[in-house]
Amino acid sequence: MALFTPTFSLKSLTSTTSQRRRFGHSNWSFTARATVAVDAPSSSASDRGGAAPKLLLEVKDLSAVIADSKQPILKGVNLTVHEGEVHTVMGKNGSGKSTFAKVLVGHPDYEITGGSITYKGQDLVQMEPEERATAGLFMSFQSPVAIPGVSNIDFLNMAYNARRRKLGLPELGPIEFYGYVAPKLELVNMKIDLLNRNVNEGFSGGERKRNEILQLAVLGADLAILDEIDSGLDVDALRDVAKAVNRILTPKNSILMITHYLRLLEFIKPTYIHIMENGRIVKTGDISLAETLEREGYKAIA
Ligand SMILES: Nc1ncnc2c1ncn2[C@@H]1O[C@H](COP(=O)(O)OP(=O)(O)OP(=O)(O)O)[C@@H](O)[C@H]1O
Repeated sequence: MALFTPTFSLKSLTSTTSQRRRFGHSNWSFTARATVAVDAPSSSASDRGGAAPKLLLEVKDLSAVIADSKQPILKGVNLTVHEGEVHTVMGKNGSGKSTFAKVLVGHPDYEITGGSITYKGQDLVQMEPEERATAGLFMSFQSPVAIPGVSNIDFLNMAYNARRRKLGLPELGPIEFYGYVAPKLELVNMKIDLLNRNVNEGFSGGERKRNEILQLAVLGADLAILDEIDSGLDVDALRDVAKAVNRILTPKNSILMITHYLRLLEFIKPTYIHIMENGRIVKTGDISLAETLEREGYKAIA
């Protein structure tokens, strides 16, 4: 399958300013994003023909403040992600995990005040949010927003076509696109009627999460940033969502996921666990770090 990295602005999808405001920031373009969606296991040296995995993301000493108040939130984050790796960020409430994720995708609520972010060898900080999306960054938000007046299938179709346009490929019409998206619905075990409803409007918490993963499955990603995809999911939904994420993961792409719970990591095997505290990654380890946390709480790794 070809590489796809769709990107488009919410502004082109929503007809009124009030609809845009639902996103919390009138200039914040909701960007869709992506790359390959292939059913394949995650990376190993043999998958790569023995070659070392390529560097995908390098965050060095990153600091950031809230744009309005200038309150410092990130205080020197360091993180290196290679292709095919699954990185999990854990940490107490308010430690800066979501802020870090949002800074990576260029959320305008935050201002970078120091450090660097290199993505595929490029300075990510200099890229507009839409360019980041085009370059294969996908973020699934902790609280996915609704888009009144835009049906889910139209939204996905537009996002997908935006990328095809950028690649000089013909757009898919509604019928062709339906043929493309229908198998993805099965992947996330999502009810078909949710395709015809407005994006996330009236969706339950679990349906919103499944919908986020459907977007990821449709659009693909080189680096998928998943912020608490397990929150609010029942056990079956958690399994479905995790299965879908695993099927999207290939030796070429990576996941950076935020979670509070070991249960997600039983389904999506992490390469590394990072603990964030007060705006910095203070510890990195393997799954045993999450097991210790689950058993003994944060005091055990303080
Ligand atoms: N736009 C904002 N305006 C005001 N405060 C903010 C904003 N964004 C983040 N913060 C503050 O920054 C701190 C870190 O928030 P963040 O959402 O990154 O934490 P988190 O580690 O993801 O927490 P949780 O586990 O509860 O989701 C919190 O104290 C939060 O209130």
